[in-house]
Amino acid sequence: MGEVEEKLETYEVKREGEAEILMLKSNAVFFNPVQVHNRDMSIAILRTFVDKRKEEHEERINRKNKARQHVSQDIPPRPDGDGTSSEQPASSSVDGEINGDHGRELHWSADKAEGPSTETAETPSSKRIRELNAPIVLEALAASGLRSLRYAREVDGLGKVVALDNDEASVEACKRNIKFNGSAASDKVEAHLADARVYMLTHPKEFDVVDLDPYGSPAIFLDSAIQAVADGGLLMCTATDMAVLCGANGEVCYSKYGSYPVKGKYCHEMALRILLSCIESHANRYKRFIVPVLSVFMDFYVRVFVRVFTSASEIKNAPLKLSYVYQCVGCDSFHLQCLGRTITKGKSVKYAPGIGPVVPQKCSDCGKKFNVGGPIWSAPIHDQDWVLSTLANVKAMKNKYPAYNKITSVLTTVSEELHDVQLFFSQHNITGTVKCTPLSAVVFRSAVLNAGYRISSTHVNPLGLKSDAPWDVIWDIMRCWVRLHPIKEQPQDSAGTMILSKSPKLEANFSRAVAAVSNAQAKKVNRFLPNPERHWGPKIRAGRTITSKHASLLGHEAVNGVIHQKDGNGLVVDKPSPGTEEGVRTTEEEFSDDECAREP
Ligand SMILES: C[S@@+](CC[C@H](N)C(=O)[O-])C[C@H]1O[C@@H](n2cnc3c(N)ncnc32)[C@H](O)[C@@H]1O
Ligand SMILES: [Zn+2]
Repeated sequence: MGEVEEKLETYEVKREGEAEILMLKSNAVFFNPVQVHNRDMSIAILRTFVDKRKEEHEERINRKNKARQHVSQDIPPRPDGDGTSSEQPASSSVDGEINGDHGRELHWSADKAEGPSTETAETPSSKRIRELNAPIVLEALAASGLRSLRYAREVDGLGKVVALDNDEASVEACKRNIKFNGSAASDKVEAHLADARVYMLTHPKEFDVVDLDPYGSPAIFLDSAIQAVADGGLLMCTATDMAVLCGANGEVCYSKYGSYPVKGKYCHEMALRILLSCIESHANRYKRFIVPVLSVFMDFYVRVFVRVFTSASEIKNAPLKLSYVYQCVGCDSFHLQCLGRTITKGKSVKYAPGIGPVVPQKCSDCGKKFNVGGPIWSAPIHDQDWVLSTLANVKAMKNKYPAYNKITSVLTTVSEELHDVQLFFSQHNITGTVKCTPLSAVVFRSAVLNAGYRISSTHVNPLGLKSDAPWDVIWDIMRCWVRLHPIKEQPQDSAGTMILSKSPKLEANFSRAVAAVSNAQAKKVNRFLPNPERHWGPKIRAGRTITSKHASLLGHEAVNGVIHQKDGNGLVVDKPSPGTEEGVRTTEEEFSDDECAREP
């Protein structure tokens, strides 16, 4: 066999979207095919970003032109400062005291964001007009470069894409893959061997888009990443250390993210909100703040898409977007305690600490204690306008997304969520707490709607329900249900007995409400798809010596088909992995969260 053939033998060509990569058959460079969901979703959001950025730029020019006309006609223009923005997202203008700011929609206009991608040009009238440059993307943790190649080849209107990795084999592979994808890729994508943290710190505000897709936790990259994003730019960030974020090791979560997770059915949404609060806290250090456009829990990880702006005045609102969570240890009730509040009098706004506690020492529903978690991001985690635009774009380009079904189902469910309700409960848990006959989702939803409250599903959990109904209303509904469907006597000190010992104040109406059928049911669309493939999940860190233990734990696909075993002479030999029939799952202790995290 010639040298070239021999070399080619060691590679496999993998295609995803419009990019092709040469993968070494060993585990030398990281590649996880099921992350196609993550990459497709990122491409969809990038396309929306390119469009929105253009729209915002045009609006800015129109506004400037109008302001000029006003000036020339001696009409005072509306305040419209340039540079560092002072515009505030929509907030309450009525006099009074607002404890927290949970529900408000944060629509931040990027009109005044100044980034490196605008160039000033002198016009004949000597007025400065900024031209919009194509957005520059940094993939800070690029591995094979597949993601960067897909961005460059598939997203129209992007400028340069910089792919970094601190692993020599990965950068070599990335450079090889750039060449392999021809001039469409090599004209745009460049790969560098660098520690992403150093690179980002030394390129402040230089990138319109920064993508973080680490092994496990992104925590150590956030401080530098937040500084590398241009004003109005986009930070896209994955975390796969779900065990940590969901409370398996609360203290580890606190040390990495500055928040304490509590165990609840909502833990994956809490994970998203912990990550957002962590990013916000890093941003605030540099007079910056974030506006989430999409935050999703998919497969085995969370991924957030946030815009980054600079404003010394807006960061005063940071405590209004953060809350502690009180989780009852006896029943399913949880309550949010905002960190701050504002007191407005006319045009003056004063900031003050939140008033608490919002709960008594013991749960008023079941009499048990509360655990306290957080702080979590309690402002909206999605921008509905972005979600709907992205969904429409994806539908219009169906054949461009290999993971079309997955990303449309996630975006559709996200678009149907109540965006001003932070966490959710599980109807199964509620019936489990009072130990009653289960009631159907439609009947339960109807009772909530008939009581005058809103209810929606959540993309995070097929059994989860988001509602603005207070807990006493939820429990009253269950009390009424149990009156109609009596249960056996339960232990005196159980949470369910305590809850049912009280008479309902509300007379629940279980008759079917039209809006009670979820949109998914009404449209007969599957919102939660089955797992992507056998042995799906996080992949092992590249370059690790893979043993039969890894193979049996993770499955054949997860270890890229290669295991290393010492032969009789102490040599490491490649051998097809056995036992691939069952995807044997194991406890968290088997792997550190950095190398391989799985759902708790
Ligand atoms: C999960 S992989 C990235 C996967 C890739 N984004 C994709 O979509 O296929 C994480 C990569 O980060 C790289 N990495 C880890 N620490 C780094 C650092 N400090 N600077 C740059 N790269 C780093 C690793 O070498 C690895 O290739
Ligand atoms: Zn309770």
